[in-house]
Amino acid sequence: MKIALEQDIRKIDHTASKKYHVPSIVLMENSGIALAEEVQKQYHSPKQRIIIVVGMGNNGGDGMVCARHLFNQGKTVIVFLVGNTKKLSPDAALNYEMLKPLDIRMEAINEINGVKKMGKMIWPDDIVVDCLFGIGLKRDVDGVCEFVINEINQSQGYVIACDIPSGINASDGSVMKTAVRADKTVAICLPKVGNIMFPGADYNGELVVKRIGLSDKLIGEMGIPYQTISESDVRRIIPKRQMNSHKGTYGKASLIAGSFGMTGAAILAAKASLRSGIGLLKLVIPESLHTIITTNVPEVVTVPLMETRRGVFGINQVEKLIQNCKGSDVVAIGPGCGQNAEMIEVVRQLITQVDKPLVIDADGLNTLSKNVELLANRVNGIVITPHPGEMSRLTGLTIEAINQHPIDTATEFAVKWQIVVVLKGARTVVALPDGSVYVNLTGNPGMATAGSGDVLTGIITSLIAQGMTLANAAIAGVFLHGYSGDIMAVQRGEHGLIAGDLIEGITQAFNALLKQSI
Ligand SMILES: NC(=O)C1=CN([C@@H]2O[C@H](COP(=O)(O)OP(=O)(O)OC[C@H]3O[C@@H](n4cnc5c(N)ncnc54)[C@H](O)[C@@H]3O)[C@@H](O)[C@H]2O)[C@@H](O)CC1
Ligand SMILES: [K+]
Repeated sequence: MKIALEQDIRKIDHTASKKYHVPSIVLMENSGIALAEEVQKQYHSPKQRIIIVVGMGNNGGDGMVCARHLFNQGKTVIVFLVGNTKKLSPDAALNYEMLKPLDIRMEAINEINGVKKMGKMIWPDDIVVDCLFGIGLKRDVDGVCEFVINEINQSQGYVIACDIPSGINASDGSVMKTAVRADKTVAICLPKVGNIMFPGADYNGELVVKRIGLSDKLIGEMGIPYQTISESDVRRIIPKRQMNSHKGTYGKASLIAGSFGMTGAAILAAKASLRSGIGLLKLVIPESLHTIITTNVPEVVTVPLMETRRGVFGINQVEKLIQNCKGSDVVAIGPGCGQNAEMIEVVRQLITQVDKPLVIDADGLNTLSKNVELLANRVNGIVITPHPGEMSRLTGLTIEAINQHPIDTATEFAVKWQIVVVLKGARTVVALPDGSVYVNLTGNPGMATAGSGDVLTGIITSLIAQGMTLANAAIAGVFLHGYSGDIMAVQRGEHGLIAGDLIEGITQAFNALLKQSI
């Protein structure tokens, strides 16, 4: 599903009225009715009152429409108007006029005492509808509005936010000083980036999206670049097995991984790759790891290369290593490789000389960050899979800045270097060279554990080997990785989840996805 920035919604509204002849007041009516429908679902007894807190913009206007409809259904509705009604937006002002002749109780809140009065009037069974701010929030919340939000949060009522919890920045998910913690959020037309990305996503409660009568055609014309990764899309694009096939059908990869002390990273990535369906995996490793690797993953073909005293590839092995990669459909480098001088040369040659898709992770990225300009001379497509720390080394940005703007960070890098960027996090972002972005919703905090990234590298590499485009492999890979984590978290609990479990989960994730397509 597409996810919108404030500017996308403004463009939708403009196009709806100018090209499709849908007046904004109609959209507000539809929004308010959609909101009322969701309020209705929480309404179980005539004892419940519906407290609607409205601001002076169109979010408040939606709230007033909602108030009118619920009142007309015979429900007890109290509207709190926060701000000066002379400053109501034109559509909200019209709805205010429609409310006035009705006998709805309306209270103006202009100072702190009014806020306290509101707080006392919310009873535990009540439904509180938050229509203070939507996508139009422009600066940190302060003064009376800050008190109103805090009072809503302290109430025991069931809180439903209109469009986005008030106080959350719709375009990036940041908290503008304080924000409503909702039990349910009714996103109008499309979910906003602030509904999907953290910390905003934590404030939604249940997220419901209502389309307010705008056509797919109109939304499709907007060229909205951001979207979530849907299960149905992944089901459609993942490689299917064919009866008449052999191991060559499912591709060959070279995985350069492991060093003394980091054997596990190579094993995890290799197993994940095999469990994701690859035909043949060559594991390029320092030779002392050979026995332990073949004992743990007998299914791989190993390419043991002479190593230095520190247990990493020797510089005289680089040529052999590069030659070995040339016969594969895809080359992955990084898990547990170490960051020595030899690796710098391996990464340089892979990027500039090997005409095969590349997946670069972990130490491959740490090495690349010493000379990012290499990407300008790449000879084939590249997927990078950094976590915020690795992204910080690649871009020079702070981890904090990256966490605040993961979509922007990933997109700028993807567009600048024309590569696929998989920026890992609680919401992993896949940014493509054309500026489009896919946000993954699967996964859980149990996956924040060592080795989890190695598994993702293995999955993506395997999918590319099986013929998927780099973009689709990255999109499907992050989805399957998170889905596997979700399946295994049920079995092991989030605390008990370890990276090896994710490999077990891949099988179940594929099965669950494919079964549903029958
Ligand atoms: N296509 C859509 O998605 C539609 C959206 N509508 C609604 O319209 C909303 C957007 O309406 P608006 O653009 O009027 O914006 P909002 O209603 O979100 O807020 C704007 C108002 O808040 C004030 N304001 C902003 N930041 C403030 C702060 N920090 N402290 C105090 N006051 C502040 C502004 O001065 C203005 O009065 C959406 O969120 C949605 O609820 C619908 O009415 C129509 C269709
Ligand atoms: K709101």
